[in-house]
Amino acid sequence: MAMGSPPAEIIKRQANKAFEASDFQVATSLYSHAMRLDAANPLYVLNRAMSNLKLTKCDISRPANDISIYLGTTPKRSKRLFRRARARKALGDETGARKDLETYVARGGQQKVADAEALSDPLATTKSNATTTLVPAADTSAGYEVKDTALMGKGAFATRVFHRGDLILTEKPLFALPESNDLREIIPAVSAAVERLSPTDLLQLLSLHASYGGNLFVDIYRTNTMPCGLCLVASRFNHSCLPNARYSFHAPSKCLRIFALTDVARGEELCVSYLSSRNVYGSTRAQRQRRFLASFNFSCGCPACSLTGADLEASDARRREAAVLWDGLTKHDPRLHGGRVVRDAVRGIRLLREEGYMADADDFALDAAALCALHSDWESAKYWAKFNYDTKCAEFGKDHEHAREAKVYCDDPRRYAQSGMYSGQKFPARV
Ligand SMILES: C[S@@+](CC[C@H](N)C(=O)[O-])C[C@H]1O[C@@H](n2cnc3c(N)ncnc32)[C@H](O)[C@@H]1O
Repeated sequence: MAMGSPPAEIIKRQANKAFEASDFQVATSLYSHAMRLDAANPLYVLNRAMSNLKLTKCDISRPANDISIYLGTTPKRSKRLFRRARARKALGDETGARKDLETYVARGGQQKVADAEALSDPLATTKSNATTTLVPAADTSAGYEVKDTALMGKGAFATRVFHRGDLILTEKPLFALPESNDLREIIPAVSAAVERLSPTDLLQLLSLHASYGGNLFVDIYRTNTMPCGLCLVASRFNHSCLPNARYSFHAPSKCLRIFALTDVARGEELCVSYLSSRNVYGSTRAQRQRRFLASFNFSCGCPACSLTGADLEASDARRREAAVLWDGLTKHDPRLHGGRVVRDAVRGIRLLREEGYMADADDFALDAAALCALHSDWESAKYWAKFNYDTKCAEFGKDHEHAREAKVYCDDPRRYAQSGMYSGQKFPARV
């Protein structure tokens, strides 16, 4: 498969689109990005100059600066001479422009094209209402704002109080691609997706964090994409091994959603977990750090990973034990050691709570519910099925398929596979 155009060229094409749509602010910024990627290409400078000129009709200093960079280059090709003539004309240098047009014709350019250019008005296509908002202003009514953190670049911060189960954000991914580790597939796929964006979306995408190096678009994509695709706002949420928020994909709306896992104070940073369940709650700091470096190319600086001394030992011990308990749930003989399964589920959930980790208690509750149903202890089965349902509602939303499925068992625990197989034992342990 072809590797596609270099990022700077794709950005330039998008900038041209913005220019043609009289979106000069976006066009100017995109040309700047193209210049940053390929400083040797005089066309980007010239195009930015033209765009700046449209943008700042009265203030010639910005375009003049770009054009002087461009004029410093010696155009060999007639097309470039033609562009330089246009730039000189826009700056009021009629004599220089005329000379360039003459040379352009002498090198094979068409006389009638040169004549038309000589007569044209360089600002003729400017629309009086050509304005654009570059990046949306922080929408504090949304309940969060994106701003700088002390150590992790930008992050999302609560601008109001949230309670567990509150919806924080709903966002449609800009695009999603099939999973692949093969750059020969990823580069053209990401490049094609970027070409399809609007210039404004591309500009926002270019403002996202990039952690890996190499092809810029692939870098941005890898740093920010989630299992459901790339989201401009959700990708500002940093990771924590003690997350206070959780993201999930809501298939009917095709949107990513973020729910509060805990009560969150105004001003607190909203963090999700980039790793799933046991890879976070069941892993020591050293194990998590190894995963982060391998998968995400950063060292986690979250509060749990910043613990030291006895606090760190206690946190690691809780997570180690939670992992052992979770592994054990399916290993105990459910007929003979049902009580053990339920007690271990209780212990696992308490460990997570002691740790301050408020996700994934349903990993444990579900096994306890099925075990109680197996033994026809319907009261306990109902308790655990409801625990599972409440957890799913808070973490994914009531209308999520996980919650809807959990509700079926909550309403009737007899629907668990193999329910009612044994009877006579009760499992009174509760969280
Ligand atoms: C998806 S972005 C999150 C938003 C990002 N901070 C920004 O400025 O746009 C992921 C990047 O944020 C930083 N980051 C996120 N969580 C972090 C954490 N727990 N510790 C250190 N850096 C983190 C890393 O640089 C990571 O590559």
